[in-house]
Amino acid sequence: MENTIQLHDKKFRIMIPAEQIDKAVDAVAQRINADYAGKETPLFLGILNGSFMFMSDLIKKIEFQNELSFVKLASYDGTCSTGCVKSLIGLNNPIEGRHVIIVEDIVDTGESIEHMIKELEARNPASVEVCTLFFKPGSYRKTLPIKYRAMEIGNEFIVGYGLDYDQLGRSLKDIYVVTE
Ligand SMILES: O=P(O)(O)OC[C@H]1O[C@H](OP(=O)(O)OP(=O)(O)O)[C@H](O)[C@@H]1O
Ligand SMILES: Nc1nc2[nH]cnc2c(=O)[nH]1
Repeated sequence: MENTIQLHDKKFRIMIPAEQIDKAVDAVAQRINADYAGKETPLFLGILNGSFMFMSDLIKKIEFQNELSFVKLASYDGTCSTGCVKSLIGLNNPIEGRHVIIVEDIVDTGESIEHMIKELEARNPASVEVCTLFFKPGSYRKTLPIKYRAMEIGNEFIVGYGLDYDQLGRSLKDIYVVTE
């Protein structure tokens, strides 16, 4: 593994190696296994693009019968002077009465996840919880509880394991932090 990398104009150094990520994914998967055992076919709903790698590793550790799907929050065209409104696309499964576990790579300010939860709750699921690989307590501006947090980090900008810097870095198996 490279200790420092360059993506576009920025340098990044390694922060969390793959082995440590795997341990954190394992621990959160075991909590979900304990909490959802015996519940009627929960639906894991990944938010694209960033969650693809976390979802892939998480779902292999899930021991109950489940369904899996991905959705995207797409920004409307135009400027976002008062904050961007995003629309949920790709949700084809009816979720009424279902137990839904949203799978995110990172919850930062909470804008995206709050929007996602509101969109889903309007469709009357049995329950909605969030499972995020990374949570930034210092940046989070919302009050909605984020139940499953694999790892908590500071306010630094990270890439790797699905997370990008201007679309680069998603395929890295370790997490890197920006240095300049
Ligand atoms: O808590 P927030 O401040 O809303 O930030 C978190 C969101 O930002 C990233 O998505 P992004 O819009 O960059 O899309 P991507 O997953 O395609 O990279 C990430 O995947 C979360 O969805
Ligand atoms: N790649 C990346 N995307 C984010 N979206 C919100 N926070 C982050 C972050 O730290 N890194």
